[in-house]
Amino acid sequence: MTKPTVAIVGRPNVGKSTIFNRIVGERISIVEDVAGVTRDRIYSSADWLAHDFNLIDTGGIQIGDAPFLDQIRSQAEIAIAESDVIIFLTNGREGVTDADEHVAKILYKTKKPVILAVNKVDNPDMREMIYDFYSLGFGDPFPISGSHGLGLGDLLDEVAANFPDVDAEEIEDDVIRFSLIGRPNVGKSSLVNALLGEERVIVSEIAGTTRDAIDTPYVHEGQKYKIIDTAGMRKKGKIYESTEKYSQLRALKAIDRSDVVLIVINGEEGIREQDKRVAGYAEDAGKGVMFVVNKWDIVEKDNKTMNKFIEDIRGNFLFLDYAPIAFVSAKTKQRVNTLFDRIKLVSENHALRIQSSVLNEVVEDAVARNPAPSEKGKRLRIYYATQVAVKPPTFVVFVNEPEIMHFSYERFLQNRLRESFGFEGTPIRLITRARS
Ligand SMILES: Nc1nc2c(ncn2[C@@H]2O[C@H](COP(=O)(O)OP(=O)(O)OP(=O)(O)O)[C@@H](O)[C@H]2O)c(=O)[nH]1
Ligand SMILES: Nc1nc2c(ncn2[C@@H]2O[C@H](COP(=O)(O)OP(=O)(O)OP(=O)(O)O)[C@@H](O)[C@H]2O)c(=O)[nH]1
Repeated sequence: MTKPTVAIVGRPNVGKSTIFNRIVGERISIVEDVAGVTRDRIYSSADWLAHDFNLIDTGGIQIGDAPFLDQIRSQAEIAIAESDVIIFLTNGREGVTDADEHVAKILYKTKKPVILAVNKVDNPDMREMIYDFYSLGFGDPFPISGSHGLGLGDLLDEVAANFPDVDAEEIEDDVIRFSLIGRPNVGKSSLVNALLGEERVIVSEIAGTTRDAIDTPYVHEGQKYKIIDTAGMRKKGKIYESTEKYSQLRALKAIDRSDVVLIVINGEEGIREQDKRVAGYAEDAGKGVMFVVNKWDIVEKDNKTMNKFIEDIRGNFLFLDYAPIAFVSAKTKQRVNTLFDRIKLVSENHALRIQSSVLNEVVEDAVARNPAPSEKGKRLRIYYATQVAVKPPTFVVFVNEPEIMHFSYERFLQNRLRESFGFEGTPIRLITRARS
């Protein structure tokens, strides 16, 4: 289900990244540790009370050497284009500046809710600093302090009160939502066209021509699909559209909205660092993943080329050893028609529910064959397991003492689950809990 997106906008130095980090908090990711992937600093999931949302720090998108006011304008435009609610951040210590008014003028043009926050109000007797800010025309300003963590609760209450109602279409669960993610020019638009069997998406020779998110619904052999974030319908216009941070942001947003992510790799060029980063994010977000090696028609091949490429992918994406790999050509359409079935299979695995009795047979059998080694003089006892979620399949294992569950034993149990149930293309999660 799609989460609302909140963007923080404001002139430089008002404290956007401080507030961003405060709201996002400490999010530790196992995948980041394993793969050395750093989560994108300008985009993150966050939550407040029962609300999950994504947060964008527009201050992290710097547009080359564009003049100061153009930078601010672009950041405000990104906030308008990419979010559902906008936090307009100002600095109480400096009062209303020309640059604040510049931001305000751009934000007047949107119908999206704009919440005005005055930062650096570090203690209650500084509250009168906020009155100036009524002049910006966004109603009551919220006094906050990023460094002291003050006022954020009230601000986030107001933000959450302005979240849009969930789009009914978004919660249709008989639709498989997938996206094609990859560096510029790998052939994402061409692949979408090949899948759809018609020239629906504009393809161009110039890198970076896929512009706006236009979801494409499609039915294949009775199964409904939705292709997320692929169309290149909008002409390039805004200066921020060519920045790498912005396309990264778009890719991460598309991943969040997908069930299955197709990591498209250019067969001619091979794997790049950027491919690893998005793949890491997809795994971290718990999405189904498959690799699509495109432009296979122009790769010079002998009988070892494909195996070498597979080894290369396995070596570079150790944490995605479960993701299937397809070799295709959008140009000649070679094997393109096999993609739908594979996407469907990954999606089914991603949503797979295992009967408790069957699950526990597998776990008991695994434990009987390979009992947990003792840790710190204690023996781990595994009582039973239960599946608590799908997308991705998530299991809780009840034990006597969770602290003595070793990660290698956890890994062993995960592997046994994979051997028994397949789970091709989907991450699975295992959580250890004490039996109460
Ligand atoms: N006194 C005080 N200082 C703060 C507060 N929040 C942030 N700052 C300071 O303000 C400065 C700017 O903070 P940043 O978070 O980097 O500001 P930013 O808006 O992200 O800046 P840009 O990335 O340049 O757009 C830093 O020195 C922060 O320590 C606050 O609540 N009170
Ligand atoms: N030989 C060959 N060329 C391809 C194939 N797929 C795409 N191309 C070419 O690669 C170029 C880029 O294709 P696009 O589909 O626009 O790539 P994209 O990934 O959508 O690119 P951006 O919009 O820049 O992100 C075009 O010139 C395509 O004709 C393929 O399978 N084989």
